[in-house]
Amino acid sequence: MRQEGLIIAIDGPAASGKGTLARRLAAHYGLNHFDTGLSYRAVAKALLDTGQPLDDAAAAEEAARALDFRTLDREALSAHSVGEAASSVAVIPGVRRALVEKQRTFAETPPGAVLDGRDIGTVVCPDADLKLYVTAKAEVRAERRWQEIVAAGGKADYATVLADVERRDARDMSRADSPLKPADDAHLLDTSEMDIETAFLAATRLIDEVLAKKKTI
Ligand SMILES: Nc1ncnc2c1ncn2[C@@H]1O[C@H](COP(=O)(O)OP(=O)(O)O)[C@@H](O)[C@H]1O
Ligand SMILES: Nc1ccn([C@@H]2O[C@H](COP(=O)(O)OP(=O)(O)O)[C@@H](O)[C@H]2O)c(=O)n1
Repeated sequence: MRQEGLIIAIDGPAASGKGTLARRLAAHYGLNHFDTGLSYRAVAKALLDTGQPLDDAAAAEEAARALDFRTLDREALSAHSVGEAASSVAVIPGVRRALVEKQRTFAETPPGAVLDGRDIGTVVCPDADLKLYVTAKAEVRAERRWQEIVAAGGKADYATVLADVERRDARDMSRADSPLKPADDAHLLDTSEMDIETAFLAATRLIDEVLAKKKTI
């Protein structure tokens, strides 16, 4: 069911399920998908790997400019600690400018795209055809992240994961540049009591309405 030119923006806090939803929607509608969190994670990892501090704005901006989105390796960037580090470099305006420019280019590339992150509906693609703000209670999100870590063979303590998730949300929501918040025209999707399939069906209902309207214009 290819939908040329469609742009879907998905934002939300850590482990809300936005990436899972974005991937499924992209496959369903024949669109490209980009998890913008990976680009912030890659900048953080570049600094960590070279022993540079995460608040070195010049080094972080240089890493962001040098980043080639085609080489992002989800597996290598998936560590919980890299997510934490990513939210530190994400407060640096020069990093955001460099990454947002590349993200917009990705969004505008045919056949259209689903992007997920923290500022897609508010900053990266303010004219997106549909904006979703995916959320869930912090306890539910921490449980999902904890399960993910354990399933991958890692060790984690639920209380620590919950504290990390809450601290990261607070940092993402309070930063001066592009804070995490729902766009005024975003549809809220609380997945606290929804499984992946139910969340997917709720999103497709909204997108199909947009597509039906497009056809009648
Ligand atoms: N609606 C849902 N119900 C239960 N588990 C979910 C749901 N959505 C996602 N998950 C699981 O929660 C974890 C985090 O999901 P993910 O899509 O990576 O979140 P985000 O991209 O928001 O950080 C994954 O293990 C995923 O399989
Ligand atoms: N569009 C985006 C995407 C991520 N980020 C930052 O990058 C961090 C990691 O994002 P992520 O999407 O990989 O994190 P998870 O939700 O998967 O845990 C976030 O906590 C944000 O600080 C951002 O600022 N803007």
